[in-house]
Amino acid sequence: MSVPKFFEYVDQHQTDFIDRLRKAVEIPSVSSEAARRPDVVRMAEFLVSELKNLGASVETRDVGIQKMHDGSSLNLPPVVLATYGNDPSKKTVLVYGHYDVQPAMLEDGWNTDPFKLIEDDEGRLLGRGSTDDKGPILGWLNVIEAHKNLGLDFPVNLKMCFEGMEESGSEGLDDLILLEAKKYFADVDAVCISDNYWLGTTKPCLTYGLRGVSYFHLTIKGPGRDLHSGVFGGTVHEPMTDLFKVMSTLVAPDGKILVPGIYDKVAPLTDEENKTYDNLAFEMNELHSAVGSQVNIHKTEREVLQHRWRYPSLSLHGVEGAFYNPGDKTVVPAKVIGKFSIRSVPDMETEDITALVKKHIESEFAKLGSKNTVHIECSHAGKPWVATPNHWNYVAAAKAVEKVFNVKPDMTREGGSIPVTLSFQDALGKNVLLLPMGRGDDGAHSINEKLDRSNYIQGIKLLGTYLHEIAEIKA
Ligand SMILES: C[C@H](N)C(=O)N[C@@H](Cc1c[nH]cn1)C(=O)O
Ligand SMILES: [Zn+2]
Ligand SMILES: [Zn+2]
Repeated sequence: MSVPKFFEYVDQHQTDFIDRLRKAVEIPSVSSEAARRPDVVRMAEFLVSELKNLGASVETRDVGIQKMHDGSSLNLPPVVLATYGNDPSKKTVLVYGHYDVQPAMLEDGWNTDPFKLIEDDEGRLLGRGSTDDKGPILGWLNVIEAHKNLGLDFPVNLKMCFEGMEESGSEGLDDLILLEAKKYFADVDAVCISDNYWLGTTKPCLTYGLRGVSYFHLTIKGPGRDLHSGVFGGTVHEPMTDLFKVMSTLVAPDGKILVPGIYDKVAPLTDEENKTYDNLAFEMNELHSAVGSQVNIHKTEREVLQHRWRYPSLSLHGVEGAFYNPGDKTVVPAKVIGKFSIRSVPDMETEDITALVKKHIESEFAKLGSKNTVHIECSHAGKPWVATPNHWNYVAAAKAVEKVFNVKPDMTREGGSIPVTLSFQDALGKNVLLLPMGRGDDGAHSINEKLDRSNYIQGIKLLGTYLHEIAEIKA
């Protein structure tokens, strides 16, 4: 097999691959900010141009319009569909990734400009999107480049689906998947997604489960305009006071969700499932270093992982309309929107979650006796996903991990959400594998997001070797 030449090429072209990542990180493709939408589109154009230069057949799909909360609308960024190779004697692998990123500002506490890729002394490639998910999607392009420039036969037909709205609920993508299930995606044999992380910092893993996510906007309004707290304080119902009171009834400081009925459908932990938590390469100190302090709720690694993977959680994210600048503004905000989300697990249903949250919020608000108004809506929801990891897709990936890292991978689940995973599994009826590139301390969604140079370079080898291992499988 041609793998040694491929490995050599990857090692020798590290600088080119990092330059490709540098160009991508410099495009601030933040899907949640309307003002950044042209940058998200620019990022799609960048991928299209790179893919075309590599010889892939590329098309972009318009997936419609996004209705914004202020009533305006915005074009959704295109989904980039690309194909490399079309040999009926080979397997066809679909890879998915996202080219949008979470917001990032220097003022959030970044040590460097989040939209400039900086390599520090320890070989960390810092920049928004480095690990989530620009490094991994460029990994696939780098695999193509290596094979093309070496004149190596590509082991599979590769189909690529890259979207620009994953961090904002993947709007428009499910419809496209359903539409193309029997057309563009018809000949797909297996799906691979590289968009999550190793458990810790040293051992690679294959991932077979994700939590779902239901994101909520809780709006409380009353006064016709923002008010002077000296003139009106104590004389009007203040939306922020109501909001804090209601939001404080959602979750306890020990992480327990307080919405009645929310745990009713959570699948009980069986002995068999409990055993899957034995011997995983994860230690409390890795959690402490990823968190940046020792504020863990649970004492044991097992409890930490179970609360990350197989129990639901509720997080409070922020308040739109609240005063948050430095200084002492004495305003009474007229309208505030509290944002929170619930990470869901088998066998919770998204419709039940929304109904329970609505009922709870309305009942808690009624207790306040406030003349303000309340409105609660679920802005996006995705279901949890768990696969059985004994399919040849996982076997090929496990062999690839052993070839690149000389170790058997851990089999993990993930606390984050990639709702499209389940959409691909259901619409195509094919096995889906999550094959992470980055480490558990990469700081995705946080400040100083990074991808270690070695994870990027070894990750490229891993993705390429996985495709070669697929070609070897007789199934
Ligand atoms: C795991 C993946 N890389 C990721 O970060 N997913 C996001 C998806 C999401 C859902 N709503 C907003 N973003 C996540 O888990 O938060
Ligand atoms: Zn993300
Ligand atoms: Zn991601």
